[in-house]
Amino acid sequence: MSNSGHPKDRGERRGLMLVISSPSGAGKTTLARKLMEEFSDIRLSVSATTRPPRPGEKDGIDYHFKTVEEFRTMIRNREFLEWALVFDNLYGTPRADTEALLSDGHDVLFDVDWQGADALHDQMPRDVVSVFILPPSIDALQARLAARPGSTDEVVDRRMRDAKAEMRHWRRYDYAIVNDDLEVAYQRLKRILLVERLKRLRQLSLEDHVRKLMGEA
Ligand SMILES: Nc1ncnc2c1ncn2[C@@H]1O[C@H](COP(=O)(O)OP(=O)(O)OP(=O)(O)O)[C@@H](O)[C@H]1O
Ligand SMILES: Nc1nc2c(ncn2[C@@H]2O[C@H](COP(=O)(O)O)[C@@H](O)[C@H]2O)c(=O)[nH]1
Repeated sequence: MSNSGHPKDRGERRGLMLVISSPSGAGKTTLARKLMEEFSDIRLSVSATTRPPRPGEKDGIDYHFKTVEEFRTMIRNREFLEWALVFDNLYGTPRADTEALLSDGHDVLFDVDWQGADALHDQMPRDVVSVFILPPSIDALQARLAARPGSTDEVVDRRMRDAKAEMRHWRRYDYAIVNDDLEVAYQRLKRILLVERLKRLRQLSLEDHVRKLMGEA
């Protein structure tokens, strides 16, 4: 069932930025997709990348696939809110798309590495809610990476080598979830979204209320 969470949500508040990171293969894309299936008003930030598409990935939907030259031009034109080198490829969050979605009241999901999460938090601390997804075990992480379409031993080895470096940053996040049973992990992520929405709505309505109490409205 599609559900916006709060029927009168959009328009009453600026959207929040739900930033999700994990070691590659821990399941953040899977969890993000589930959230968007249930909450039709959430939008995914579509990053630009210089990595080639995986089987089934579509330009403009999964990523904006760019050449290195095109990506470098976008950096020079300050088109990214943040960008980073991850696994030898460049990835960046488009600035204009994000700002338009947030001011329109959409909550926006960001699937970025720890560098992206740090940069987004530094730039927009009031908007960002960050969640780190941990795998249940190293073996499970490896199996998930290996089972992914288009996966090769080389790609799996590289991502496994970098997994520990990514996991070292988990404490910097507002929340952390172990993605063992997908449904349990999903319910936790959903609760985080609902609580953070409530906090922001409450702040807004109390600000109006206090203004009236003070005779300022
Ligand atoms: N709880 C789970 N149990 C078993 N398999 C899972 C679970 N969550 C995700 N998977 C599977 O693990 C694989 C990796 O998941 P996913 O692509 O979502 O990871 P990711 O963290 O987004 O990786 P990347 O950072 O490389 O994009 C997928 O094949 C997905 O179906
Ligand atoms: N800092 C950023 N990291 C990003 C962005 N988009 C994706 N990512 C991260 O890259 C890795 C690899 O992703 P994959 O799709 O090639 O498996 C993963 O950790 C993503 O979270 C971005 O715009 N900025």
